[in-house]
Amino acid sequence: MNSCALSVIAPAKLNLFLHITGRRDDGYHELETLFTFLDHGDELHFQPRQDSRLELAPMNGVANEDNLIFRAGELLRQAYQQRGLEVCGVNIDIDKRLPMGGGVGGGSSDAATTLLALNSLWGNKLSLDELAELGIQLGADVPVFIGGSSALARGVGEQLQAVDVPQHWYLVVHPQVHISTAAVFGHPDLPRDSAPLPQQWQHAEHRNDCEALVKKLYSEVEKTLQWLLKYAPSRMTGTGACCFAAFDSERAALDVLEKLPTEWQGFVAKSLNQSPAHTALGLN
Ligand SMILES: C[C@](O)(CO)[C@H](O)COP(=O)(O)OP(=O)(O)OC[C@H]1O[C@@H](n2ccc(N)nc2=O)[C@H](O)[C@@H]1O
Ligand SMILES: Nc1ncnc2c1ncn2[C@@H]1O[C@H](COP(=O)(O)OP(=O)(O)OP(=O)(O)O)[C@@H](O)[C@H]1O
Repeated sequence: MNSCALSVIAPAKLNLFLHITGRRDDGYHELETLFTFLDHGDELHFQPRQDSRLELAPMNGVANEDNLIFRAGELLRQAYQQRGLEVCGVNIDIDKRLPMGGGVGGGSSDAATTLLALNSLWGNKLSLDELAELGIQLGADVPVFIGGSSALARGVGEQLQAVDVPQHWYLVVHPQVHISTAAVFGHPDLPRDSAPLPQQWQHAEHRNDCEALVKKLYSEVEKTLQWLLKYAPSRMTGTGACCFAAFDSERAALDVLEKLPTEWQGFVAKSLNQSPAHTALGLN
């Protein structure tokens, strides 16, 4: 193993609330959403090469050229080249653990971890703000993973205010349906007129404005939430399909996981106010 090799977690995120306050002319939605990270995620391995190639091990379900990991790597390489900086090639491998299209931000987190890790391997020539500017080209959720702190996000998700949120143990359940973010945001019945948060937003009602529509379109999501709500306060994350329930202890969350109907998948994880990717790369 090369001594410069890196293994870095790409953590899941939860949207503790997600309010839609408007729609821009380009179709993107104005959001107010509270992000936190989980100590559970994909694991990416970066191994420098002798040549200048970026090689990504194949991942089930996504062609390599469409993979956000590969696209993030290419984007960063171009940014380095535009500055006249030479970079080494890298082999990238992934242990994919997060459900795809699950609302826990797996693709965005993979992209952000790739930007952070390659930047580190290539000498940290770009600032976190510059990485976030590259990241927003790949997805609205990438900047929060670059910022690395729990945050209240506005705009389409790129205007970030770091905040500490109370930590819990979460049971995250994936009802095994794949939901397209674009289809939910494009649906005519999606409510888009939530009032902006008050100054004291911590005490405002917390809800996910996509939840009612997604429950109507996907009965498995409705069933999942009904089941979780028997045990703890529960909500959907992002545009679904994952739903999460908050517990005060790992034991309490694991007790409910043990009762999970076999047709669904779930995991228990602790929330983190700092991304484990930042901790691994010494960016905190
Ligand atoms: C719903 C959230 O997960 C909340 O964290 C994100 O806002 C979605 O972030 P993401 O998956 O990185 O989204 P992108 O890949 O940028 O966009 C997917 C699609 O969702 C829609 N989209 C996304 C974000 C946003 N603020 N408004 C939108 O309307 C757009 O139609 C876009 O084509
Ligand atoms: N490395 C990757 N991991 C997961 N999905 C990827 C990746 N690269 C590209 N994709 C594509 O992105 C789509 C959305 O994936 P992702 O798992 O990020 O959804 P999500 O958790 O719903 O995201 P969000 O909460 O940000 O909307 C996938 O269906 C897949 O086609």
